[in-house]
This record gives sequence, structure tokens and C-alpha cells, in this order.
Amino acid sequence: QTCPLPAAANNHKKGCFSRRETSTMAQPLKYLGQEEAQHIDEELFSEYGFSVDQLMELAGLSCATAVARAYPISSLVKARPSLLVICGPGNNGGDGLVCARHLKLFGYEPTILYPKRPNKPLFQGLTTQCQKMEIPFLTEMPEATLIDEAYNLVIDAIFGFSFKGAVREPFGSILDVLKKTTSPIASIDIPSGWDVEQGSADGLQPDMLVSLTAPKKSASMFRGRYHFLGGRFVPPSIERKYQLNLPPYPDQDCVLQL
Ligand SMILES: NC(=O)C1=CN([C@@H]2O[C@H](COP(=O)(O)OP(=O)(O)OC[C@H]3O[C@@H](n4cnc5c(N)ncnc54)[C@H](O)[C@@H]3O)[C@@H](O)[C@H]2O)[C@@H](O)CC1
Ligand SMILES: [K+]
Repeated sequence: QTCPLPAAANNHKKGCFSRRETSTMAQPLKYLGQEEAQHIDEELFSEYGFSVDQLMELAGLSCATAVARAYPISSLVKARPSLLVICGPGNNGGDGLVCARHLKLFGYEPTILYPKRPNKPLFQGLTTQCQKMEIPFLTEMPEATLIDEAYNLVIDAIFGFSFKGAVREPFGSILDVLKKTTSPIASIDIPSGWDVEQGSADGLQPDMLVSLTAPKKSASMFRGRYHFLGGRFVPPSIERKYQLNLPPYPDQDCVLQL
């Protein structure tokens, strides 16, 4: 019997394997360094013609989808499906705003804390969209005990792959509070405050991580229950160039549990 797969996929001596099986066996999923993640990002915009808001929408939608998979409304312990979404000053914060909007559409009740808002139309638009979706914005970070009482989950969209150095205020205090909370934390792309490559032994310990495009090196230190891959927008030539070895997403899904 001849193998129906192309020659490149039919290279295992024991027989005929699908692309999925060969790539899983031969080449593990790549964990990106900080510079590599930034190069891919720049290339997607400069050479591939994507716009930031386009990829941010897909990234935020995948985060909301992953949250809904891991924490379905029926599984939440509090009477209301309340979530706290904390957004930082860069594109990771933008992903958080998009994620909050989709979670509201999915039936959750997100509340947003967005203490440092960039003066750019993209972020102003995302903020307006959330306000028009009747998502409340907090003016200050609540105490840890209040967060534990009020919210089923905290979504950490503070810093992504451009984070560097010692944490500056107000985010240092916000992260200190988050370290004291017992509500589970879902981090977008990187657990905030972690070194993108080295992680952080005494940092946040999120219950969930949604790695966008490909996991970053620090994701190998993630010890929570749910690790998802999201951001299903990578063109094949980028995947080949950076040898990402992404596992195939199931069907039409925008997320994949790793
Ligand atoms: N190519 C991709 O994979 C995509 C990435 N996206 C998101 O974009 C993120 C990267 O966004 P950015 O490059 O804007 O960067 P970040 O959102 O990681 O953070 C940059 C911001 O944080 C501040 N900052 C950095 N270090 C700090 C410190 N020590 N203390 C206080 N503030 C600090 C910077 O001044 C800047 O305002 C990714 O992690 C991902 O979430 C998505 O939006 C779209 C697609
Ligand atoms: K984050």
C-alpha cells in the first residue's frame, strides 16, 4: 500500500505518518527568546502587511476562548461570573482589552483596571469599545482580600515580551497585590514581572498561561494547570524561517491546549 502523504511527510522508516505525527516526533515546539519574539512581531507588520489591531484582535479572541475553555461559566465558584482584567501600558494590555470585550460577549462579567493608558488611537478605541460594552473600569487596584471575594479569576495583561528590568510603578504595587491573591490568575503571553527568558522564582504563579504565536523561553518554568497556544495567524514562511514547529490547531479552533 502506498502512502498518500507527500514525500516530505513520508520519511519515517516504520511507515506512513501524518504531518502532525512526524513534526511532533521529530521537532519539538520552539520556545522563543525575547529578541526572536520581537523580530517575528516586527516582520509580521513590516513584511507581511498585518496591522497591530488586526493581530491584537485575534490574540485577544484566543485568550478569551482559552479562558472560556479552562473556566467555563458553569464551573465558577462565585454567584456571578466576575473577572478582573488588569491591562498594562503596551500591546499586552491591548490584548487584555480585546480579551475582556470578547469575554463579555461570552457571558462573563469582566471589570478592567487600566492605570497607564497610551495616548494612541488604537488604545483609545479599544477602551471606548469596552466602555460601550458596559464593562466597568476601576480607578485603583483593590486589596488582595477584596479580589479574592469579588472575582473568580484575574486576567494578567500587564506585560508581554517587551518587559525588561525592574518593575516600575504603579505595576510593582499591583504585582505585589496579585502575589497575595488566592483567586487564580490567567496570564497573557508571559506571567507579568517574569523575565521573558529566565522566568522568576518569586514572581506570580499563574494557573493559566496563553502563549501567543509561540511560547517564550520562560514558559518552560510555568507550573500552572492550563497552558494554551493562541494567535492562529502565523504564515507558513514565518513558521519555517523561525522553525517554530507549531503543533496543528484542531479543526477551526483559535486555541490549542499544550
Ligand atoms: N506578534 C505577536 O505575537 C503579537 C503580540 N501581541 C502582544 O504584544 C505583546 C508585546 O507588546 P509590546 O511590545 O507593546 O510590549 P509589552 O506589552 O510587553 O510591554 C511594553 C510596555 O511595558 C513597559 N515596560 C517594559 N518594562 C517595564 C518595566 N520593567 N516596568 C514598567 N513598565 C515596563 C514599556 O514601557 C511599554 O509601555 C505580546 O506579549 C503580546 O501580548 C499581540 O497584540 C499581537 C500579536
Ligand atoms: K502578561
